Amino acid sequence: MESKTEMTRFKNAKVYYRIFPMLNMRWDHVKILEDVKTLYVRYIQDFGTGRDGVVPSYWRFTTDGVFYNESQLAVYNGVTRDILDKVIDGCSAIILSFGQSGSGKSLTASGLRNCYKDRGIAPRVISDLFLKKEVLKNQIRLCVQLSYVETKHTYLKDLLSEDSDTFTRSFREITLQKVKSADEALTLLFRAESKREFAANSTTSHGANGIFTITVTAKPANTTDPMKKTSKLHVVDLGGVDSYGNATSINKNISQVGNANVAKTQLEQFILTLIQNRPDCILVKQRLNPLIQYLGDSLSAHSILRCVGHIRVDLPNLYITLSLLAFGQCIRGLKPKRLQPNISKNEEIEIKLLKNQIVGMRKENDLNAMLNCGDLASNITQDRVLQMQNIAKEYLTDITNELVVLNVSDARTVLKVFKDLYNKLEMDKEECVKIAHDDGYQEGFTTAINTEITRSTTKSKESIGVGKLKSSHGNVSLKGSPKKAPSNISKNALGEKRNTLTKRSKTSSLSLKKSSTGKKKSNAGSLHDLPLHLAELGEVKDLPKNVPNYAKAWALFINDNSYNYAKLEEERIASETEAKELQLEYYHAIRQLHKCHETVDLRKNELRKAEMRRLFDPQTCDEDGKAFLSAAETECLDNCNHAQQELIAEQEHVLKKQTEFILALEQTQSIKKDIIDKFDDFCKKHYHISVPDLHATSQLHVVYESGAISALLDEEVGETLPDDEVHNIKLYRQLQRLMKEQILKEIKLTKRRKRWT
Ligand SMILES: Nc1ncnc2c1ncn2[C@@H]1O[C@H](COP(=O)(O)OP(=O)(O)OP(=O)(O)O)[C@@H](O)[C@H]1O
Repeated sequence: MESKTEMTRFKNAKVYYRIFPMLNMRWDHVKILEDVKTLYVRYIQDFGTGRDGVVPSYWRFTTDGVFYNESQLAVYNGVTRDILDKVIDGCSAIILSFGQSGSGKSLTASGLRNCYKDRGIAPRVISDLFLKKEVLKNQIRLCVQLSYVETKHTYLKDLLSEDSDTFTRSFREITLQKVKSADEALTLLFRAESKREFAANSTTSHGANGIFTITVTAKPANTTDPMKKTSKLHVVDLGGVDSYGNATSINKNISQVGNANVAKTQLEQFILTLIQNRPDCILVKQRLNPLIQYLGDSLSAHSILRCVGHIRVDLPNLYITLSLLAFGQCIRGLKPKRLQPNISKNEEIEIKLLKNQIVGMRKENDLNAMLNCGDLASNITQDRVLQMQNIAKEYLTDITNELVVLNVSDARTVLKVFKDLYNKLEMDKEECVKIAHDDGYQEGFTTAINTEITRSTTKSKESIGVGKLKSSHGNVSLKGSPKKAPSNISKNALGEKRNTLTKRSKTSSLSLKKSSTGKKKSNAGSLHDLPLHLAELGEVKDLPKNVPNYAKAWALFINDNSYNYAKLEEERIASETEAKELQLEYYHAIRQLHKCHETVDLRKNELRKAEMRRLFDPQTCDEDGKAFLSAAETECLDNCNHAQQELIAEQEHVLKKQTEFILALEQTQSIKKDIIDKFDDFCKKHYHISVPDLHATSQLHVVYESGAISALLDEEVGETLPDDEVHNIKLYRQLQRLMKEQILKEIKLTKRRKRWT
């Protein structure tokens, strides 16, 4: 249990240990105290020669927790419990998994090779981060970016890069991939993992240090707040330290073991420098190793450091265990310092705010300038107002080419006229759209509307003048062109529609005039949009939006008597049945043909044998030595001829059956096409969508509803789990499979390359 003071004080650097479970655990060598934090390790000298029977002595190591036979979840909770919130708050953190080769570093850091339940810290952090993003979405907007690198010697390998040549020395070239969901992040993680370097003959043992980095940028949901917090969370899977030639690192080459040992030593030295707190030395030491350089500011006394050491407690590995425990003690020696969140200003928002301020100030300035000639504005007469209204209307109807305003009040009056007219037109449009939408499914009406629009637009173009435009502002006189009402529309409704459409036709004539006088367009302000509204009105038939899915549309189609579906379906079934029968007959005929071929071959064989017999028999020659056919040979010849005739007849029969079958098939296809065409007509008529589009839309729905992943996977997943969890498990397995396949492919390629070189 943590004491009260420990709970309140945030500790920057913590070191945990995870003990590798083995059959030959030597608990007399390593002891864990009851607080599950203190470890005692036997004096290595006690095992020297001539030391039998000495009283055992122990070194004492204090840690922040020891995990033995603990689940992955327990390790995750223990290590990362208090850091995710800090990361969102702008503090960078490192989760460092170090230890001997094959002791479970990767299991702790990523666990991507294990089942979903045993996944490691990286995938868990991803899910938790996106959960937090969802929970906090009303307060902050979180942007998550990923990068994954491997360090080797002085190089970095960019595991998220699409290029084949992924080695680089420059940190700026490292891919930083933005991700929007946990699934996306997980996919990237698995893909990158498959590109890691493995020890020879192994698909699990890593040959270099892996650093998976999550860059989190938190911006306030309030878009006017320019503050932004940026932090990095690194999950480091350090190369396994070992002695070269040790059984535990049997698959690794000398370079891989050496590289890992050097990285650990340099890290230890760097931490000692951090403890000494000498900035000049820190900068120098940072450049020693690409791993330390890459971690940069995240590896400092002001950031969060969570280390998990992996140790073995058997005698042959006791030396390495001791060195790892000493490394941990060194890290714990880092004095806690105040965390330094990386808070900066969001330049984009700040520029936007400043721009808004400038706009506001300009407006204020203009207003002041206007108010300076306010004496004219306040003394305007009613006659002047009427005069300005008329001028504005004349301008809009192209009677005058110029609109001269003398002061603010004139301008205001003119603007008001424009505004009123615009509002009126907008209301007209909405009304028209509503009516069209209500009755949009009725083809008759749609046609009527289109006809009406065309007719009234043409008519209004010819007849509407200035007077009529005036009336559209005051008491509107409606003159709709007479039209034939569709049978299914009531007289009243038609009257309303006619009114609306006539009004609209007037606007259309107005806008046409304005567009012909190009130079005035910009002056007309809101009227500029008018041709657009008319275009929309012309497409009333596109308005219905409640398109059903494919199955529903099909059900409606087959029940629509006007398409005679029942009769067509009857014909289709009959034709299909006939085609099936003909197909059987055709197959039967083919079988017969094969038999005929066999009979012909048999007969030919018999004939050949009879011939041979005759040739060896001297009695089959006449006096002149000429051969004559034996009775058996004659019979065989007859049989052969007969079989060949049968074959020809059967061939003809097969051809006949084939033609009949093809014809029946074509007929069935044609009926099916007829049905599809009619369905297409039906869809176009009722929903203004063709069948393929409808089908695609329905398919999308199906995929969406079922979840794309579950459609792809067939593995069994526990039914009692919640849907989200099932989805995660399936995705996890799928990605794992792909990763393994990719790793095997890479190994094969490497072997081939080696053979070539
Ligand atoms: N605590 C543990 N409990 C059960 N199995 C474990 C434990 N630790 C490691 N393993 C198993 O041991 C094997 C090696 O683990 P892992 O690959 O994680 O080791 P590593 O330290 O990353 O090795 P390397 O340094 O070679 O990359 C894996 O199969 C893993 O599942």
